Amino acid sequence: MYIVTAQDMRELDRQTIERLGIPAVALMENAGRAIAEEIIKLCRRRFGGADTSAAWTLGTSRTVQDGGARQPGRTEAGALDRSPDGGAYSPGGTRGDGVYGPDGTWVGRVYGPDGAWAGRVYGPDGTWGDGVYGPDGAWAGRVYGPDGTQGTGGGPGIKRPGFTVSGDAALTLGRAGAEHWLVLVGKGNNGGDGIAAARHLREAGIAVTLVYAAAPESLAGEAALQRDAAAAMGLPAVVYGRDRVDFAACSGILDALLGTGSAGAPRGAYAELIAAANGSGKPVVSADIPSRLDADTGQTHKPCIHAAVTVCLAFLKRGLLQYPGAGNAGQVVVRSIGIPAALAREGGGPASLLTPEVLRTRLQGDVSRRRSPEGHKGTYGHVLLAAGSLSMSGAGLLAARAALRAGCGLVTWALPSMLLPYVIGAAPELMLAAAGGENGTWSAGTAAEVLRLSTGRDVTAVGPGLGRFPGDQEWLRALWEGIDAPMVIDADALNMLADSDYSSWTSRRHPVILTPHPGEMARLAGISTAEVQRDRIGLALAYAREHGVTLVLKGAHTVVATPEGEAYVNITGHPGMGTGGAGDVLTGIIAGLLAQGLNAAQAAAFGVYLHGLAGERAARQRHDPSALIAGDIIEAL
Ligand SMILES: NC(=O)C1=CN([C@@H]2O[C@H](COP(=O)(O)OP(=O)(O)OC[C@H]3O[C@@H](n4cnc5c(N)ncnc54)[C@H](OP(=O)(O)O)[C@@H]3O)[C@@H](O)[C@H]2O)[C@@H](O)CC1
Ligand SMILES: [K+]
Repeated sequence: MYIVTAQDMRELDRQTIERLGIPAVALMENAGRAIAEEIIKLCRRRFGGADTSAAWTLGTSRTVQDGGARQPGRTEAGALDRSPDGGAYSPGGTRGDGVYGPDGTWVGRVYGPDGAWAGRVYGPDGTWGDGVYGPDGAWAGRVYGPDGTQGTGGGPGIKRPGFTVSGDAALTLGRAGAEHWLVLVGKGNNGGDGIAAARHLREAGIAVTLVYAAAPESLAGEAALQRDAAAAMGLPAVVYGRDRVDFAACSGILDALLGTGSAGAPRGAYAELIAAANGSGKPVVSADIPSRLDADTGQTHKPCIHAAVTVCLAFLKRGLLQYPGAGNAGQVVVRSIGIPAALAREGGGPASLLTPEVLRTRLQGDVSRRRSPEGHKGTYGHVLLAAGSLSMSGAGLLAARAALRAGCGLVTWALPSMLLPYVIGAAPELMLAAAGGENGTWSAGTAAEVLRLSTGRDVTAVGPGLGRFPGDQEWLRALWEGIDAPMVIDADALNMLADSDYSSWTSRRHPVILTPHPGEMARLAGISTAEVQRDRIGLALAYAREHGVTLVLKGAHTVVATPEGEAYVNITGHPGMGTGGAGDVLTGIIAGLLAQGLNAAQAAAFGVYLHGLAGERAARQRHDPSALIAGDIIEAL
């Protein structure tokens, strides 16, 4: 999935319209329809029905007793809630939480032909849904189990008919009459998207009121066309500042005030409408981006919409992945509007969301972690790690163990000789090598020993727990210029780089991966940490290109940037991973993957992805994720 800037998006719009001849208003129509569908999904989730979106295939609904009418509540991944709570039960005593009429009331029990609860309710098209409705939205009364047999009443199964007719389920809502959405309309194309969505919502039977932030006459182009179509359909419309707007009476708000064409803090009516929407307590769905989130950097101007759902159009906008904006976007759904992905690819597609698909296709990495039946420890590479000092030996141990768990064949850990007796046995799978340092610290003179040890090794990783020492910049320079294999540079070794003019060092034949956290990145780039966080993707791209390195900028949504000018943003991970040593584990994983033959971009990207997944797994295994420690991440690899 491509991640674009507002400027990229304008160029892709232009090419679609001019090169492919697709009218701009067709894109706006698609945008409006996509937004309306997502609002309807949200309404279903809130009022009496399971969602048919793919996300629900992973989870299920937990029902709550609500004054007699049972309604599914918020979705939760994991096992079905089988606790008795006064609802309907199958003969086996399990609760059949799934069938509601269009008015949201409980319709009946769902059983398989053997009398056992069917567990899930499938629509005629085989997708998981909240009962079956006719094309007119009325309850058709048929519910099928996964095997195609009818599941109502516990009677003998009736085979699913071979011929069915279905309506536009995505734009149908049983309880439409209970909904009234305010559509906040700006005067640009974002507003046009909102008006198009309003028409589709109205068709679904949902009451809508357009709330114009500016005089409707000020709309131009496609947005004006939408304004006129809505007026011709008789959609109710008010103008903010002239007419009264009743936020209390609505059931939800579509924010179509400002999109990728806006700049600066919201002005006048826009600011007032944003503040009112945020204060209303009603769910807000944002068209493309929450109004006055910076689409590129993720910075938020005040006030900025707090959305429950953001329906991002065509391609993911950078700002939706970067904090603080990511915190304003709620659940982000990227919807196609007819702009071909091939255009983004042609344009270089500078950034992508890091998914298994992207790892396989764009990065062409083998993410299977398969072992060859003929393989032996020599097949999977040998990591040399120069790390650890008296007070920070654990950092080296974590990195070394993580490299092994990432699957490399051998790890040699070079460390000050004084530490050897203490770490022997801590990880018997490791090989240890003394690199000077009688007092438990490193010294400039150890460079020759590290260089000797690096001969024949597939990768050298330096930094975790190293500390600073006199002459350390020259020490690192010797390794940089002398090691004839890929390198991973982390922690204090990054600070050595930051203090050096390393662009004047002899350029390397093999790649270098730098893995800074925001503080280390700030030192490397000579800016403040706040400036680093202001646009992590932009900074990582610029730094990696300028310095010819692969950069892993750690933090929430780690960014991997390559010297060729590509970036990958990772969204695996867990807040519980904010714990000492988690970065050392990442260094070890990346080194372990490099040793197995992955190239720098593959190892960095797959490394951060795996590290995040392992962190999620480790957090799930603890009763309280705040108890997670770095060693847990290694064990969960
Ligand atoms: N073919 C396409 O292009 C497609 C575009 N698409 C959609 O269009 C969106 C981009 O539309 P856009 O470029 O018209 O800009 P948009 O975000 O609506 O705002 C511009 C307006 O806001 C105003 N304004 C600006 N800053 C302001 C502020 N701080 N406070 C107050 N007002 C401010 C500015 O007024 P001005 O400064 O000119 O007086 C101008 O009128 C995009 O996000 C997506 O939703 C999709 O339909 C796909 C096809
Ligand atoms: K918006």
